[in-house]
Amino acid sequence: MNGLRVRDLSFSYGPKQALNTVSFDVDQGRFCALLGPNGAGKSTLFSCLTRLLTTPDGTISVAGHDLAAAPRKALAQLGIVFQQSTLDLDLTVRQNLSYFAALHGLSGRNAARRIDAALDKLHMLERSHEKARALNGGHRRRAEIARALIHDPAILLLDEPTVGLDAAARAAITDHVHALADQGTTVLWATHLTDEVAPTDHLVILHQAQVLTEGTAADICDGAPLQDVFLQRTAIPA
Ligand SMILES: Nc1ncnc2c1ncn2[C@@H]1O[C@H](COP(=O)(O)OP(=O)(O)OP(=O)(O)O)[C@@H](O)[C@H]1O
Repeated sequence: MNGLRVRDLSFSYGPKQALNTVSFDVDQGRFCALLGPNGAGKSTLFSCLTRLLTTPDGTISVAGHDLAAAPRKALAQLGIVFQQSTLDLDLTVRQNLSYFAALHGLSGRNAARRIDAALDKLHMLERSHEKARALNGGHRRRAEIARALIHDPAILLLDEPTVGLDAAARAAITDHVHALADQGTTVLWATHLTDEVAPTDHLVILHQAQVLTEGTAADICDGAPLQDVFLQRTAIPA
């Protein structure tokens, strides 16, 4: 399978189980929303997907590469946007991307071509010579997403990428990332905000370390508002 495959993944911080036999698939070119309330396990899952955390319990396959058995090949297929911004504010957008290109072994014309293509996808080419410090929050996020695409990964992981952004910037970024999926990039988008999920998205609801349900958002909702379905499914009995 060329997308993302997670099977029976478990992880504990000491006695605290943060992931409990989590399994789900994201087909190639699909936008998958990983929806869960605070503490559901989303960031822990991202840490396992990026090998910041490792566990012998379960398997992860990235674009056909087993993450534990072939970590370099698997990680090469991942583009990652973490919750906290990691742009160097004193560098221009282009310099931030050039630095990352160099880390991926890209240089010269090839790097310039990849940087232009990535910035163009996020409609950020015209801001490439601005310092990151001068950008608003939405444009900084778009620069980070472009940076995550430089090495042409098959799969893009975004951990609550719209935190702290206003409604217009949130909408612009969700639209841009849906467009990336339409162009063939597999997307895993972690959020606790139901309005970021489109009816046609693949949806995985994570709650208290477990997958509650997985499928197309429209099928899961069956005509009801996702907000109602989500609150009902994740209600903790008093
Ligand atoms: N370093 C840690 N040590 C102990 N427990 C942790 C640690 N990190 C997370 N946890 C616990 O693991 C569970 C899952 O946390 P995680 O951060 O993965 O959830 P999340 O869905 O990303 O939440 P949020 O939306 O608040 O970021 C929570 O109960 C959290 O308190």
